[in-house]
Amino acid sequence: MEDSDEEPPLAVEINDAANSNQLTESSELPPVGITVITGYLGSGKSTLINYILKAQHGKKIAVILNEFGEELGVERAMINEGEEGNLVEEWVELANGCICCTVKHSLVQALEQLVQRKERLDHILLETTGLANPAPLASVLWLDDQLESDVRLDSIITVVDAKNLRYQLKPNPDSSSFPEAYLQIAFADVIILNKVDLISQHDSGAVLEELEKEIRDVNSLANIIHSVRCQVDLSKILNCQAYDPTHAAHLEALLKENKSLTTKGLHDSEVRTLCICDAQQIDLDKVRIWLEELLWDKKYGMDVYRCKGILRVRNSDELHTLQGVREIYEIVPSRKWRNEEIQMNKIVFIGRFLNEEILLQSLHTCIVGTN
Ligand SMILES: Nc1nc2c(ncn2[C@@H]2O[C@H](COP(=O)(O)OP(=O)(O)OP(=O)(O)O)[C@@H](O)[C@H]2O)c(=O)[nH]1
Repeated sequence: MEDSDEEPPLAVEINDAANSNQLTESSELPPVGITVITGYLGSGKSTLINYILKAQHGKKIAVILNEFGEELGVERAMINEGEEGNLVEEWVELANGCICCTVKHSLVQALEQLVQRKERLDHILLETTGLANPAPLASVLWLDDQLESDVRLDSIITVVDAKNLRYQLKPNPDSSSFPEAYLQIAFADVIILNKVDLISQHDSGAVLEELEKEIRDVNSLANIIHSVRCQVDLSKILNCQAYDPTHAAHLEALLKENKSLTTKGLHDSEVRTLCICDAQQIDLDKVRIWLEELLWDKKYGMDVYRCKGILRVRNSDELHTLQGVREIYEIVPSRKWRNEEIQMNKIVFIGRFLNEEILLQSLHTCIVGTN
């Protein structure tokens, strides 16, 4: 894609395992993981970053603090110097503009520059201050042709303020805009429910349960972690490999674990999670057509932010995984079905205007033998 492009990137379909394997085969070292950190104003993003930088994990971690949309053309990158814990500042140059066009190229370049430093980094954190919607960033970092080998999206972490979440999810009566907190929750792989110390002690259990339910109604797939001052177990937030198709065990576990997938009480226009299941074999070509109609053409008027699933594909003894972020999706054979397993299709959608009946009916057009 050219620098001057003003249009959002075209939807790209990547449908074979070979493509994703190229990333690691072409370079000797595995790509450096990037964690995108989002969250409402004051939720605790900087607190999390400071905690990660100062913790004694012995890893060399770079942080890019990015004020998307700001006039400034340079951004501060802070890098900790491993065990000594000193922080070093570097500047990476980023063009001004919208992430889906001009910034995209320079962000990719900045990341590659960082990764090519003499001393190898173990991880990169990207704080998206000022960016309400992490989706375009996810698309750039996840399956982008420019980002050939050196970095890969590890996960999106959303920090949520337990005390104020309720207010942040309420529509603003003076504005027709959609509360951005919804989008940040919808696109998260991990949600840190921070500031739990500010919930009154005597009913904190019930309040936290209710908050978790509200989060799960929007996004049933994310892992929710409670915290005070973002002091979390780093093994739960770094190296999650949330977008790695070969990391299917993670996806399968998520699918199994989902308890509250029927959010029937919610209004269609609200962001929610919905799951459809069907045991019949499906035709992969038809599934691609179905998904493209759904995600690209918006044939059924649904606004799908994310989809994840496992598929039972015709003429294959392998479980296939599906991942989608907005218009981009990937279907990859993951592993052989086990003898004791019930083979089935199970797809989770997160988005607005989702209709379970239409999703299920339209999925039926992909079943082997239907026209
Ligand atoms: N009581 C309490 N305060 C917290 C906790 N976590 C963070 N804070 C405080 O909340 C305030 C905001 O935290 P930050 O980490 O700056 O939040 P942020 O999301 O980076 O803020 P912006 O960059 O303004 O969006 C700071 O004063 C923190 O010290 C917590 O768990 N409990």
